Amino acid sequence: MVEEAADEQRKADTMGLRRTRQRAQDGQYTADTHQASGPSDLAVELRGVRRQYGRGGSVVHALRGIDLALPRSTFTAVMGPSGSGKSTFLQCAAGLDRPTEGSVRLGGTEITGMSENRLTELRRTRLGFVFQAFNLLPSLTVEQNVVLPMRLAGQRTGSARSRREATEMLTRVGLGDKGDRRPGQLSGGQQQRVAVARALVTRPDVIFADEPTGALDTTTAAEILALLRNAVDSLGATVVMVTHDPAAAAYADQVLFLADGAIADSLPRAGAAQIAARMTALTARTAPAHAGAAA
Ligand SMILES: Nc1ncnc2c1ncn2[C@@H]1O[C@H](COP(=O)(O)OP(=O)(O)OP(=O)(O)O)[C@@H](O)[C@H]1O
Repeated sequence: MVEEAADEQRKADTMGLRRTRQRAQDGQYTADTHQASGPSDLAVELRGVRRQYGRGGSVVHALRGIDLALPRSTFTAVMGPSGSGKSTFLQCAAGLDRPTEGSVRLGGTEITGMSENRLTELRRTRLGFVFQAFNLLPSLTVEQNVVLPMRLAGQRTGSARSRREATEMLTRVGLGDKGDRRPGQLSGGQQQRVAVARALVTRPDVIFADEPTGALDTTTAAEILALLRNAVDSLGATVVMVTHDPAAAAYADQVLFLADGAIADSLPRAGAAQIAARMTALTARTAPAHAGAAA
């Protein structure tokens, strides 16, 4: 049962990160990496990360050399035009894909070259994921969904401690009284709250969020973003979030803008209008020449 759930969860996580994001974004970004006082302060560190697909004439350079150091307890948004490398970045940073070159460290642990088994264990115990499609297991109750990462990490599901921590996280996201429900009995916003509680419950080194508000209305989206912001501010969580929505990125401490597989720009904490303006400028700079000619 645990292994089945583990397999199902792993598939769901991988699918979530490989989801087809709406290819309708425009924008431009600024990027500015925080300075940390030492390696142990870093939750995420990428050095010279390149990822190419294919070979020879048909090679695609999805990431062209990403250098990044994100301190713990920070909230980073990643934006960029369609095809700029956001999904590839998230997959490489979260250990779901292997860079062609370069190194990735998570919570001070070098994951480059790690075996699949160790990577899986690291993802279960030290990373949290929040996806656009929630990715909850429909056959489990809300509480069981939240407990699952602890169970997969080896803790006994029924243990009083696991249940207490799950209840604490559900209360934190405003669903303390919904532990016995099934995901299908909750609204989309409530399901995403469960996903946030599940991502937080193991107190991971990093939470990777991929368009976490893409399926939600504006008000519900704001509530989810406030939860993520609060997790950073009050629990010391580290969040890396891919989004196409400048209003979502405005919750972050910094916005990194990808273009053509590289960090083209960054912006320290900014309002949605300023972020949208950067995206627009970036898109104008990187748009194919024929797009302008056709306009
Ligand atoms: N499996 C693959 N094989 C070949 N090329 C790929 C593969 N995955 C991604 N690419 C290419 O790598 C580049 C970056 O893709 P990626 O999906 O990371 O961009 P993205 O910014 O997430 O795009 P979107 O916002 O449209 O989802 C694109 O040119 C894409 O076509």
